[in-house]
Amino acid sequence: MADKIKNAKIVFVVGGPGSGKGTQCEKIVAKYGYTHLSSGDLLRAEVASGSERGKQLQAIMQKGELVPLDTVLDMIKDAMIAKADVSKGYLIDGYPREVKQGEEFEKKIGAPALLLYIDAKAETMVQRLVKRGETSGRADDNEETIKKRLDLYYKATEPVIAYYEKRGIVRKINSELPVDEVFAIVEKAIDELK
Ligand SMILES: Nc1ncnc2c1ncn2[C@@H]1O[C@H](COP(=O)(O)OP(=O)(O)O)[C@@H](O)[C@H]1O
Ligand SMILES: Nc1ncnc2c1ncn2[C@H]1C[C@H](O)[C@@H](COP(=O)(O)OP(=O)(O)O)O1
Ligand SMILES: [Mg+2]
Repeated sequence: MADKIKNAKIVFVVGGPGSGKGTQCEKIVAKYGYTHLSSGDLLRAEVASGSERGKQLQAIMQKGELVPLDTVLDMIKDAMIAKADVSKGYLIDGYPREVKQGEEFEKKIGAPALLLYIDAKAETMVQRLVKRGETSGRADDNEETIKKRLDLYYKATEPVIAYYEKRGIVRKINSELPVDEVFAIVEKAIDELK
């Protein structure tokens, strides 16, 4: 089954919480027809299902911690296989969050062609998340959890960027700019892939 996605174009979208990953992915989907898979969205769907596993995940996410690697990787893999016949490429948003996640993904699924590094200052990310928290209903968009998510980002996820930089597939995107200007930079990176 996993053979079906072996040759698919895979783009990792990495950046801190509130950096604008989801916002840019939406625009990529609209222009390029890629399949957008957000690990956070997949996990929140499991939580919303009310399952026993969802309850355990919710407790972890509320604390701003990472859920077990196998759980999130299985979810992504299943979602990729489900779209294999129609997908022009995959945006993997919010994964890998640590180097080990990247290694396991490549073992079980395949190698990324590009890593979009959505970069914003900590201060900007906090401001955006506090604002998003006014309407998102997300249990983790509160000041206490935001701080933990940021700390974990710098500790666990930033090394992911260095890891893929060595392979020359990282494109750093300045996400401090207005959404459409950020997207103009994103477009260039995606167009290079063709
Ligand atoms: N370039 C930008 N300028 C201003 N606000 C932005 C920008 N990109 C995203 N936002 C806002 O910041 C918040 C977080 O964006 P989101 O795409 O959900 O980030 P992430 O998926 O990385 O957590 C959202 O409320 C979004 O509207
Ligand atoms: N790849 C992954 N590994 C482990 N936990 C993950 C994960 N992706 C998401 N999660 C869990 C922990 C995160 O704090 C939470 C929310 O993730 P998210 O929606 O990707 O956040 P954001 O878009 O604000 O960066 O879900
Ligand atoms: Mg997001």
